Amino acid sequence: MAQRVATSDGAAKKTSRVRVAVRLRPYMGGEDEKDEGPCVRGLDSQNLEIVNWRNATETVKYHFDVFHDEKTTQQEVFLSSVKPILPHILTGQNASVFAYGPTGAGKTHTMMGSSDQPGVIPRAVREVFKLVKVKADEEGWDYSIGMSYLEIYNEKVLDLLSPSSQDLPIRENKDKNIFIPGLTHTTISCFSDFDKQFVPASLNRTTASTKLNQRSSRSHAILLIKVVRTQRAAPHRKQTGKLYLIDLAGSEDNRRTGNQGIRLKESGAINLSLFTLNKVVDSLNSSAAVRVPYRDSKLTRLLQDSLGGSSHSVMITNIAPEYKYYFDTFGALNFASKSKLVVNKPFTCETVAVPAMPVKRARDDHTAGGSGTEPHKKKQKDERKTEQDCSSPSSSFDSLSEPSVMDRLIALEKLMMNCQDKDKLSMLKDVAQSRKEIQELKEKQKEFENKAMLFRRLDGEKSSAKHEPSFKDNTAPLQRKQSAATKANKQQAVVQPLQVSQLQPLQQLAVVKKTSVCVKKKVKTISDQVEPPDGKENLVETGWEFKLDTSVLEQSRQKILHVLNTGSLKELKGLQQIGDKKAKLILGWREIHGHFLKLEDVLTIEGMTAKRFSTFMKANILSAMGK
Ligand SMILES: Nc1ncnc2c1ncn2[C@@H]1O[C@H](COP(=O)(O)OP(=O)(O)OP(=O)(O)O)[C@@H](O)[C@H]1O
Repeated sequence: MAQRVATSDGAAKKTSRVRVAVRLRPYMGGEDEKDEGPCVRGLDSQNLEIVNWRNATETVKYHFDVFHDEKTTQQEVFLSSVKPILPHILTGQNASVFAYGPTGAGKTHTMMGSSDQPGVIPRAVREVFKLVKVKADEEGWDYSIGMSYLEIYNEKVLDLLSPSSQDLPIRENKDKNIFIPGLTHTTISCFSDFDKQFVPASLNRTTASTKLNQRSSRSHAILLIKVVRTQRAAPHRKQTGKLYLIDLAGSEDNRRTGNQGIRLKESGAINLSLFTLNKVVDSLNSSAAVRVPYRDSKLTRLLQDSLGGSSHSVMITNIAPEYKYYFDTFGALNFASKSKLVVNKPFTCETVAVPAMPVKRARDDHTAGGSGTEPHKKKQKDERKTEQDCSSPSSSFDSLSEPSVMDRLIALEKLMMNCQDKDKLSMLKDVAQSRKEIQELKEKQKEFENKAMLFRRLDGEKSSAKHEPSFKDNTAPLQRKQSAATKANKQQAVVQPLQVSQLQPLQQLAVVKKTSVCVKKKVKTISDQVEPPDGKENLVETGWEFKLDTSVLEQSRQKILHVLNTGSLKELKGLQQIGDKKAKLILGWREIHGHFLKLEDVLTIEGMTAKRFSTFMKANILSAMGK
């Protein structure tokens, strides 16, 4: 049960303004350019000025949280602008650092750096490991750290840790958290673990040479570091903090970049998303209640948390001092100025897992005499289970008699007997929440039962329609394969799992009897399973005439369930009847609800009707057995 709880200092509605730092890169006038000197300069650690384009004898002054001049080192930028927000992610809050600015102004240098001058990203990750080590030593929490890495290229979300992946969808869960189903998330146990993943993945990022930057980033890159900490003792609180480290692509004036063709298209996508970012900031600053156009670009949708959301955010605006960048610099400074007015509302993302049978466990622990590791592992396992129970609608099948929820209520009430008044209030809230959950589970259960009934009815109609055994010998499917294959049509692809090399195990294991007479019928019905013509459900059903060995059937069901629960996007798409859209929906479902407890849970996925489910099952059982 994830819930918003008060921020770490106890102020439930504490706000946090976006901190804005500006970093000026060193002057790098090329040999072929006339040396006009810089158009911008720093005044002190917070102020700078830029020549006024309307009147060159005047300057325009700006004030920011921090100004980093051209001599500022990578270490100084990290210490003053980034390090202070990192501890938040160890207490279940989110933090974001993003580098903004024109192309060639030093964003990638600031975020990535080089091996001799590492930037914000490697320094921040190192620091997170350091903080975790200190905390884990002194407190009763277990920590785990994971990473994801993506780029937004031409309005497509691409997984940099799995470069062959396609455009990934962006979703929002019921707690308003943005997430990306199918995005790789890898656990990392130390900095070198991170480095091993990050360095090659960064090379997957799209870069190209433009007139203004030899190695210009053509995409927005977003690195996510997720820290999950779990309390060892009851009530086993679990907090999830996320750190977003974002290297934006630079705004580009295509009269000067010399972009054409594909570079121009990339540039269009970059400028459009940055323009939307501008609109988002304008809307957030507007006193009128206007719609914030987060959904107008992938970038703003993903940054929703960082701007006007729940994050502690730092924006590092990179600017270049040369005159040729004048208008870009001017625009970036104005954007930075208004961004510092944006206010976020960070909160702690926390899950509380109440042990199902605390009294029994206390005795178990005691009798086991275990000091630390074993009981602790057990608690973690229980906690995962409890979370599944309350988050997954499918778990309502398991709670038909509601023992787990009732146990939780009893446990809570027992705990309340022994606790202080102030704790009682929050316990009471938990009880109320649990009662609400029971109600919701009951409603869901009813829904599922209706679906299951419909499904059973369809199955019943189908089986009563058949009397004769399907096959009478073991060779027919091979013959079928030969004869059906010669009549090339799209049905062949459908029956592929039953082709020569795969049929043998199916025949041996699953088919009891078959007749050559039935073979033709079978070819028709199996192919019909994939694309049943409207109103011909009977045809679909008549294909399901195998007499299967129950243990083989069960094995196949388990195989399918395993893929549904652990399969990557690609593996899910490898299932029969699952295309790109369905595979993403499955990943999304898993992200929200956890595991499929039984295959019938698939019925709760959007667009999965009883008929489709029936077809899905048959095609995959045949396929699984064939393999
Ligand atoms: N503070 C700095 N000190 C030294 N060199 C810098 C600094 N900032 C940037 N540079 C250099 O300037 C060049 C352009 O920087 P970088 O590639 O980081 O720009 P960018 O803003 O990421 O550009 P784009 O948006 O096109 O990717 C690089 O050669 C980089 O090494």
